[in-house]
Amino acid sequence: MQLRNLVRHFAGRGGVATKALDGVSLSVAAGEIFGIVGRSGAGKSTLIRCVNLLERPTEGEVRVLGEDLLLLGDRALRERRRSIGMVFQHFNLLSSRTVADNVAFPLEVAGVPQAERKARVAEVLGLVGLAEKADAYPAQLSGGQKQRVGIARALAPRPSILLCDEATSALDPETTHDILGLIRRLRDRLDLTVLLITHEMAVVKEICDRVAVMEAGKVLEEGRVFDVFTRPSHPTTRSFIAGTIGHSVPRGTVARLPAPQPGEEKRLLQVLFAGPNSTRAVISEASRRFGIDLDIISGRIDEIAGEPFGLMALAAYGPSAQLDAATAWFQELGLTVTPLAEVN
Ligand SMILES: Nc1ncnc2c1ncn2[C@@H]1O[C@H](COP(=O)(O)OP(=O)(O)OP(=O)(O)O)[C@@H](O)[C@H]1O
Repeated sequence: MQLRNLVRHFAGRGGVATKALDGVSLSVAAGEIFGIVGRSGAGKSTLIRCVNLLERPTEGEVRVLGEDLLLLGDRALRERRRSIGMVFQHFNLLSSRTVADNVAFPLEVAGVPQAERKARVAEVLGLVGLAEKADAYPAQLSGGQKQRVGIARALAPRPSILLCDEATSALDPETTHDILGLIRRLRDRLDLTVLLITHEMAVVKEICDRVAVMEAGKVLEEGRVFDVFTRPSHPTTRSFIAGTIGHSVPRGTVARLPAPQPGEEKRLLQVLFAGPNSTRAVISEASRRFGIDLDIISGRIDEIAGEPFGLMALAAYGPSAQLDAATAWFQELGLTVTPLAEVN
């Protein structure tokens, strides 16, 4: 799936247009789970709605399976849309229909014969683990079960792409975990390409292969989730991931740190490392090389997509030029150094 230079303007008050999308280009590989993350108003919903043309971009190309959807006529577009399923934050189930009839709905619209519909509904309800709820009504289900129905309905027409619009934002953390696990298993089993939007980095960390960070209608940065988390290049990304993997050092600990000597400075830093560098060795070497003191306040190891990384909070004491030189050296070694104040 390729999105090229998508622009979407909305007419605003007094003739001032809102640029919900301001030149977004993204390429999502077949079979990958691609996350789009950003704060409220960043343009995420507009972007995902442009992929199935629920929203028509003002400019740009939406290429799905090699075709630009914007060039298709109504009939061809209706058919192509069947290869794109969508899952919504608030499930959008019809309350007067049973679970099975909700799942059958897109098949009815597509004119699939009844016997075939029935078989397909049973099959997808089995895939999402809800076979025994076929005759229940949405009001009788938990939030997680409702979202399973939403996923089954999206999968009923055998799409190759699944769009998830804040699919877990209305769910508690445990149910979120279950639904994300289900989406991942379905991707593996059905070879789906998944594009999901979320305002939660924790969701990206748990399930995505790659991620794009959006702000004010633009993509700030994109890359493999591990790389974006461990080497974020934009301040917005850094503040986003801080809440997910960042350090919170108790105020008391910080208050008890000794004052710097005259002519020296005290800096509180977060150092994030990925890959082969052993931080302890790097830290003692930096002390020797630059003649500074580095105290480890806290440290931990975490994992993203199965890859480990380490996070350490340091108090650094020394002349400011030496502290700058040590920070530059850490960065040369591929460590990410952020003032602790920015991540706390
Ligand atoms: N139909 C519309 N008419 C006018 N302005 C709109 C419309 N839809 C979106 N916008 C504006 O476009 C910008 C991007 O909105 P969008 O909903 O895509 O952001 P978002 O990142 O999905 O945020 P949220 O998570 O709050 O939905 C916002 O400034 C919004 O007010």
